[in-house]
Amino acid sequence: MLIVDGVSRRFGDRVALDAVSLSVPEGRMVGFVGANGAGKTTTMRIVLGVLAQDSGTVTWRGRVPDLAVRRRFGYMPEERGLYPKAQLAEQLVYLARLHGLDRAAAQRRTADLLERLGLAARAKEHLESLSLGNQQRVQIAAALVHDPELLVLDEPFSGLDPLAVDAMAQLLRERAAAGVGVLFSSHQLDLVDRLCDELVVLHAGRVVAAGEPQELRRAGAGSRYRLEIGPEVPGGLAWLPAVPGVRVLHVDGPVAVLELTEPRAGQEVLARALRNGEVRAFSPVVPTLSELFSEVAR
Ligand SMILES: Nc1ncnc2c1ncn2[C@@H]1O[C@H](COP(=O)(O)OP(=O)(O)OP(=O)(O)O)[C@@H](O)[C@H]1O
Repeated sequence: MLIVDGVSRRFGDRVALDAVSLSVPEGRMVGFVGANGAGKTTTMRIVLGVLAQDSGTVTWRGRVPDLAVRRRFGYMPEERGLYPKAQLAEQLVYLARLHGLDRAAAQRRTADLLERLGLAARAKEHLESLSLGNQQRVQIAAALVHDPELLVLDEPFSGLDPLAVDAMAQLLRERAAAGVGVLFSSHQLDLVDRLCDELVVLHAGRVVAAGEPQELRRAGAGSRYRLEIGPEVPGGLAWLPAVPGVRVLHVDGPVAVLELTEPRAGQEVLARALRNGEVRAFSPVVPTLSELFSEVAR
């Protein structure tokens, strides 16, 4: 697996990364999220050796990766970087060969990827003649063409239409199923939630949450509950704020969202609601990834 351990990096006075630790196991898709400027790109550039860290270590399969090992990584940088005036297929074959594939294998992989990404008919066109979304697909092909062992993708989904997102997601899933570790950053939290096996949340250069999204959400749910009573119950929810150990976050007619500051208060809330009349629901609120994100990034 890839292990980033206590990596720090400054730019002048600005601390871009402050002891960042994360891991990308083989066969897992790890989503990397954080607000603009949180340090995602800086972390990825350090993993790829494009930028040096001030302290901390990066290891792949237990060793600091040298150039030969890094050639077997696939990287999609934020500042893209293919040649606008070169033909698609030609430059993909060239890149695959730079990463060590022989000509036949490079051509095979190129044809396969262009087919998968819906660009086979355009193989001989120049990159600059494609729409931005299609150029993005070629960037993805460039990161994948040499069958890398580890994929590090900076915002691979930005600018893609929903069909391309699905094609891309499926491609990455297949690579992960084949044992490749995938680290990808994105601001599309619903997509990250759907795709990733693990999540790392970065805030101002620090990892503020990490783990399986479901686990993180469950932990975030903690003590938040939603209570819904029947619309005809006399007095509605007026009694709720007076229950000890309860903080009412929000009331909308017969529905309330509350936080239990005292875990046993839940039983009391339910008992009182039942005494008053009809109870339609009383259940823990599981936050969405975006809610969780705004909470940890505050
Ligand atoms: N070459 C550089 N020189 C000076 N400061 C830099 C440099 N690269 C990054 N930074 C600073 O480091 C911090 C982290 O930036 P980084 O690009 O890693 O964030 P990010 O999470 O990728 O953001 P975004 O979501 O906007 O791409 C920012 O404050 C940024 O201004």
